[in-house]
Amino acid sequence: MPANAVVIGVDSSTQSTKAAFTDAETGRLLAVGRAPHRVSGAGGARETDPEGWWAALAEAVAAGLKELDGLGVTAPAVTGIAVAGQQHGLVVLDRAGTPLRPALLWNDTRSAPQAASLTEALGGRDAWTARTGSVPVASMTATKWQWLRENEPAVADAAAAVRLPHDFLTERLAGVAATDPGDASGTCWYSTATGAYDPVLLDLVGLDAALLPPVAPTGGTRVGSLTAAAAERLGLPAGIAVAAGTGDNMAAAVGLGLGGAGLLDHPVLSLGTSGTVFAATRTRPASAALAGFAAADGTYLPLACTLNCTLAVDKVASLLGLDREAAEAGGEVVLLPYLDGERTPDLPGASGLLTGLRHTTTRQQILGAAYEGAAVTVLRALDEVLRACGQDPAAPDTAARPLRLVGGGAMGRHWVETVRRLSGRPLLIPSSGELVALGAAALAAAAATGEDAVALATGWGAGSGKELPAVERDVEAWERVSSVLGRASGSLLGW
Ligand SMILES: Nc1ncnc2c1ncn2[C@@H]1O[C@H](COP(=O)(O)OP(=O)(O)O)[C@@H](O)[C@H]1O
Ligand SMILES: O=C(CO)[C@@H](O)[C@H](O)COP(=O)(O)O
Repeated sequence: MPANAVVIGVDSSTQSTKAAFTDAETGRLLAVGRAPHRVSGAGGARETDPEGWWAALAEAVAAGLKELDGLGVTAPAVTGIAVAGQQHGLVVLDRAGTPLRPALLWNDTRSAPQAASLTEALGGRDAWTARTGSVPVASMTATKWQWLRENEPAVADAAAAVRLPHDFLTERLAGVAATDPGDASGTCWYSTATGAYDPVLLDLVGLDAALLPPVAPTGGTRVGSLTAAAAERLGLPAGIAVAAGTGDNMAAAVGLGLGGAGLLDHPVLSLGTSGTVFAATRTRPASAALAGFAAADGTYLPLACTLNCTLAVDKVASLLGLDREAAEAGGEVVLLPYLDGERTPDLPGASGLLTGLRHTTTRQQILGAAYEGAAVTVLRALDEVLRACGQDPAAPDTAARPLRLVGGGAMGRHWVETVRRLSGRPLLIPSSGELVALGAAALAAAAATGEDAVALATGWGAGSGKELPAVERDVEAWERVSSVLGRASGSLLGW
């Protein structure tokens, strides 16, 4: 790697693209360019035009280059690029690589009926986890493809290529089709047991394997070089290394130095559009209670994901006319903010539920209850993630491991306070707010040098930050929310 080499890690998530220009030697974040995404759709629909992601990537890179220019660093210093993308989305392309329709996103719940019928068709939940590590809920790509076949057969028939969001962007960069085990493991047609696409599952959903990209060994594998056309569009040097990239949660793990060459079995909570809990581990997960993903580096990433986290809480704040930090804990009110339906628990048709209002209830308490509802919903899966790592959640050494907090919400005071109070665990808040982009930057550096991405990120110390000691767990608030969640009737939650 030349001295002063720069690598670009791209985080193409639900709401925005961030391009992190990173010193390849030290991991120092030199500049971050950003550009928003447009998500459309009412009811259960959530769609984004993949061309919008490509335009946002170009805009974010341009903004980053402008910022770099101020530091006296120029584009020729860039030696590699990798994309980490929102997981699961279905991108269908024609022969020229043009999207045939907007992408169906991970939080589009219209394929819930297909998820149920596919689960049954293979012989139930355990039959799926034995092959893929996961049960096909509405987020998974296979259910979206099945929805497309049933609802827009002409589009499905015309598809010349099927991609995940990050694969689509990698192909725009390198001109070659490629994916990685991490993001592939969220499709439900890739087997974490064999490390390959599963012919039985492809047959079940009528998908020709030739439409899918080859799976690179790791997210940090160099799959190609930046094409002349992409270089011109982005203002970057042609020929620089393009990594396979991965899913956004897998990239956050890399950025935190979690994986085979780093720390294993340390839990993470990500607070973004989705709430996720996960850990990198060596044992292949196969519990129906979790998504049993692969990590980007050959290890595994047992994970639970909720559909309603920061965006849902921000919506409640705006309905109440409050700043997101104006929340208060306390009172009897419980709010399950399932504005987008829910995935964990699997209630795709759910809507929000507010209960326990009194004359004394304040707007601030209602907002506090939205944080609590979102936090309890995702934290309920933490013990299952730890068990998938072979840990006893109650054991003192497990309880002493800090819960790493990432995603946009980790920058919020009330989010941190709520998670600390409800988990009763020590927290680690990394000083960088861009762990997904930094993880992608480590994949880019790995592709440029041939080194291991997790080892590189560990050397960068990207995951280090402020540790907050545990506070006594607020069992009363936990029980208040859990008991409403346990008792709420189907009709109240709308499924
Ligand atoms: N300073 C902040 N305090 C609390 N929340 C924040 C702050 N900044 C951003 N957020 C939250 O972060 C979310 C975006 O996080 P991010 O992880 O980038 O989402 P995604 O990956 O889903 O696109 C927004 O919905 C917003 O609520
Ligand atoms: O579906 C999942 C994980 O299985 C989500 O975590 C998506 O990967 C979207 O992530 P964010 O936009 O919330 O970062």
